[in-house]
Amino acid sequence: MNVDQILADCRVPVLGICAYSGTGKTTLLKKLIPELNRRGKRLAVVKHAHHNFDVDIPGKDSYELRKAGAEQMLVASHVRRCLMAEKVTDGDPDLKELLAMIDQSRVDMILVEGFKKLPLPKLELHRAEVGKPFVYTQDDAIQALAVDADTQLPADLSLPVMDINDVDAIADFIETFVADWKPVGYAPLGTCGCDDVERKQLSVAQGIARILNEVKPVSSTETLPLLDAQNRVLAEDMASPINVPQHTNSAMDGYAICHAPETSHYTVVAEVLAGYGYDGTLLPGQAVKIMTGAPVPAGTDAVIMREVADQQGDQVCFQGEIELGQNIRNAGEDIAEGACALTAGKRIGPAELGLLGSLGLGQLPVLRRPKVAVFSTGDEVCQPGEPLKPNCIFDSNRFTIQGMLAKLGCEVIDLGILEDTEDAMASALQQASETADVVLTSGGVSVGDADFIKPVMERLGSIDFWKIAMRPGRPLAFGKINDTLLFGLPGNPVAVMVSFMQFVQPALRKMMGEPDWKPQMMRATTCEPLRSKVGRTEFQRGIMQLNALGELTVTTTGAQGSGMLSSMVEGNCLIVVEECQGNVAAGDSVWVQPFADLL
Ligand SMILES: Nc1nc2c(c(=O)[nH]1)N[C@H]1C(S)=C(S)[C@@H](COP(=O)(O)OP(=O)(O)OC[C@H]3O[C@@H](n4cnc5c(N)ncnc54)[C@H](O)[C@@H]3O)O[C@H]1N2
Ligand code: MOO
Repeated sequence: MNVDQILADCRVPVLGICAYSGTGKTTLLKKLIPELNRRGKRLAVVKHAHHNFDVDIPGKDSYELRKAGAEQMLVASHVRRCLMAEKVTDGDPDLKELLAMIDQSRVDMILVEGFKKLPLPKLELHRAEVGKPFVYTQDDAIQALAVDADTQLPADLSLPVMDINDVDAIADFIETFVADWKPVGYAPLGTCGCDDVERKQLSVAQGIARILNEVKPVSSTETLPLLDAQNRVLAEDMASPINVPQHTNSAMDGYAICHAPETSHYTVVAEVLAGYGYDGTLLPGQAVKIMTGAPVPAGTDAVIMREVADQQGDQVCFQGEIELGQNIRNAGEDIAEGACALTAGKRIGPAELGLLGSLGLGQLPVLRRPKVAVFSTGDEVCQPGEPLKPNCIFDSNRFTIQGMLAKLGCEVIDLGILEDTEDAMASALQQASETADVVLTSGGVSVGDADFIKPVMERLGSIDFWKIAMRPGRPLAFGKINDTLLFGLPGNPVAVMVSFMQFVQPALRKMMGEPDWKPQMMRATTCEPLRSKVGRTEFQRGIMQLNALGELTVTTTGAQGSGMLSSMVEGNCLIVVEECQGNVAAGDSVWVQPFADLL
């Protein structure tokens, strides 16, 4: 396990303390912990023990019950609680699991003693008289040394060195470590140290970066009526021409009052319905009967809801305390006049439509929709609705692709199923490139068929055939004819969808005016083991849901063949097993990418 995996779920810094026995580790910690406490740091310590240790006392109930066979004994009072668990693991304790047992909401950092061989950031303690070698020479994770006066260090040592007896200096170092610490990054699609194996493949992140480098955002805009702008991207910042709400108004049906501390009865001087106003100014002791949303009269300092009011004739009194300012919505408290209500690049959904409507805007400047031409290839691929020829399959890719394009708000040009000849391909690509911003094909990009699309593309433009370190979706072709981008997606139906989500989607979004779009990612606990190979990103189809404790968990949809579209139908997310992760055990946490953006 690498350090990112061990610390993936840690929300507080973790620092190992490593030393040979006899170095005075505990002596130092007994002084260091109170010093860190004094500086406001609450600490947890995880200690590795080699022996059959016990923390309980024979004769105590907890001891006796455990010996009687309770495999987990939790003893708790108002000052302390202690969970003693028996038969927990066959081998060495797993630090990732132990860290997950610490209540990280109650500490500022975790010190780890032992687990010397794990690649955790560590502070090495050293005393010459112990006569042991340095650890830092073999371990890149050592961040600093604390040594005694007799220790000889090489002159060119680049690590910080402190006096092992200088508790203040060591506490300073730890404070800096804590301040500089960052949780394991949100980079589930990045490369993580697999580059030492000579890569003949691109990582998912490298593929995305190369593609995005070639994408130019559309620049032409059009003005559309509000409703037609749904799922379009705003071309300009929208400043609010008015205050929202426009007037300071009542949040309740009730009485607007001008507070008079001495009075228990207020005189009702008028009634204001929504859409009307009261032109006078309230004087202390006066009230106006008011409806939700109606502008409050000048002089109002509270609105009292009708349920606590008792009106007899023109006199009204109220139960309970009157809080000044209560139930008044101030003009401009949602959006102030002149403030930017929505920025250019914002995709317009139902909430944005409503908000822009509330500003009184009937028309919006939006970016042009990209035109995307789609075709399928392969002599075995048949049009649904027509008879299926022997040994053939119905086209599904053109439909999944068009469905996702529609969700993204692209204009689709459906070129159907192309005849598998060089001429057909050449004329379709030539034509498509004259009208479309992007051309999407599926199939024919793995080794067997690559020879066919390649010469055509090279004649018309340029194309690269990549192997992406991912599954499914390993082969991917990407090229250009003039300014038109071409994606050759792999033929397998699940691979098409996964490649579209990872590569085509960010490209189209950048083109549409959302340059920094990233897929939504969440952390979930897998309920089953997942098979994966270090060095490639695995996208398994998953079903994520909350368990009885309200934690996000995920299970796979079962068999993961890259032709099995039913897995995409059944699933609600992709489980992303990162490149640096091998097999994942049940109970470990993984990234999940919900389908919500596209499916
Ligand atoms: N020797 C190798 N063989 C394969 C490799 C490889 O690296 N070396 N890669 C495998 C992977 S991974 C994938 S994915 C596929 C992708 O191959 P192609 O992009 O060349 O796609 P085809 O061979 O044309 O088709 C694959 C599969 O998909 C079906 N298909 C194609 N179009 C459609 C469509 N429109 N609707 C539904 N299904 C479609 C096609 O019938 C094939 O079953 O290659 C592996 N092989
Ligand atoms: O892209 Mo392929 O088998 O990885 O589906």
